[in-house]
Amino acid sequence: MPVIRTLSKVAQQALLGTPGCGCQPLTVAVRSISFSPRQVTSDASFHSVSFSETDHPKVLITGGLGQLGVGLAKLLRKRFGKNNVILSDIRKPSSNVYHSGPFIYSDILDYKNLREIVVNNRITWLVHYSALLSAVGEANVALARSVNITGLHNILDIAAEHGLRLFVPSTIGAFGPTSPRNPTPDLCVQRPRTIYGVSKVHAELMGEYYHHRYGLDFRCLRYPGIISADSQPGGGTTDYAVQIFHDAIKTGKFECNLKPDTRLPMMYIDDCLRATLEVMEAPADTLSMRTYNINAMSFTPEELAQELQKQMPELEVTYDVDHVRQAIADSWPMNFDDSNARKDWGWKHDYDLPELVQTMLNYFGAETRMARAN
Ligand SMILES: NC(=O)C1=CN([C@@H]2O[C@H](COP(=O)(O)OP(=O)(O)OC[C@H]3O[C@@H](n4cnc5c(N)ncnc54)[C@H](O)[C@@H]3O)[C@@H](O)[C@H]2O)C=CC1
Ligand SMILES: CC(=O)[C@H](N)C(=O)O
Repeated sequence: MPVIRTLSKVAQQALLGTPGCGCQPLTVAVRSISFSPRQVTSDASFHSVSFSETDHPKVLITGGLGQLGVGLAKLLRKRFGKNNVILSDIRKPSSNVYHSGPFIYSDILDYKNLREIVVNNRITWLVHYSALLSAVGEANVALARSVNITGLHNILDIAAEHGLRLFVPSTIGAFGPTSPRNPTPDLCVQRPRTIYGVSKVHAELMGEYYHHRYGLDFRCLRYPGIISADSQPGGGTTDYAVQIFHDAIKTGKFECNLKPDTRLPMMYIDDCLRATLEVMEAPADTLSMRTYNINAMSFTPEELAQELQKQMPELEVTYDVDHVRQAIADSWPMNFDDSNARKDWGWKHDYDLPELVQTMLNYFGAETRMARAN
């Protein structure tokens, strides 16, 4: 009985247009009636900002000081203007990042603070990057559960209340040992064995539920392991594929924590960030799903080392397997089927393994030359 009373009260409020994001017409079928899933206080005077009100989206990136956020901010600022993209995190930004555009403190576990930021800055797009990744998540399950699950609930509610377009990345880690691994399609068994994977499946399902239930414009890509030159990975299983470049350049040696034949899907950061912008800009009617696999290449540590050795024949690679990371990698996809992303919104990667290695080495070569010149 109390459930029925609550539901009818909420539906009534939605029809009267009192709380909620106001982003949907009120005379629509029950499935797409839009209302806030979390009660809002009567003094909150926000309303959703539709794109007709503004030339560009106003974007907030959470967890923006990790491996991916700064690069994404750079790309989005180029497209939408510097002041239309706000980076946020709980860490202190470097002076470089601080002076490159708006930065704000935001702890995603603080719901009121998040709401204040969204309201005061008239945010229309939210890119939710805060998370604990696979290896650090296993080392601190309670914190990973809190940030990756409780934090996501705050983000979903804020986005639904304010009619935001919401991007949440998922990962190859959202699959597990009982998923088909070669290749892994979009829709199949997902029984991951890490708190990271479990939290990402939860995010995919909750986002899709909010989309169907409240009309939330939820968009999600399952990223492969991402490789970048100018930002450090945050504690994942695929980190070796970044570290090998740093160690190769610095010492000519690399000790890999995965077995030489561990095959995983990978992507260069520029492809990942471009895919994110493309799916956010894709017309809603091109999206037959709300969660897509994206892919570029798959390789093993041995194959990556061999590609590097074509240009650095003196590079020595040894193996000292980390059993936690190896068990995780052995449960993840080896090849990712991203045919739906290619078909629906035209996804196409630019970087294969040889281009990736060349681009990374060019970056480090230029950096070394600059350091020598200074
Ligand atoms: N980098 C990769 O290879 C992949 C990343 N992803 C996803 O992309 C997103 C971004 O990844 P990365 O930048 O690599 O992660 P990262 O681990 O480098 O950065 C995550 C950021 O979240 C912040 N954070 C932690 N707790 C927070 C809190 N309570 N409030 C606000 N921020 C908090 C951290 O300070 C950190 O700067 C994550 O959701 C990750 O799961 C998915 C697949 C692959
Ligand atoms: C693939 C990912 O999600 C991340 N890089 C990790 O290894 O945890």
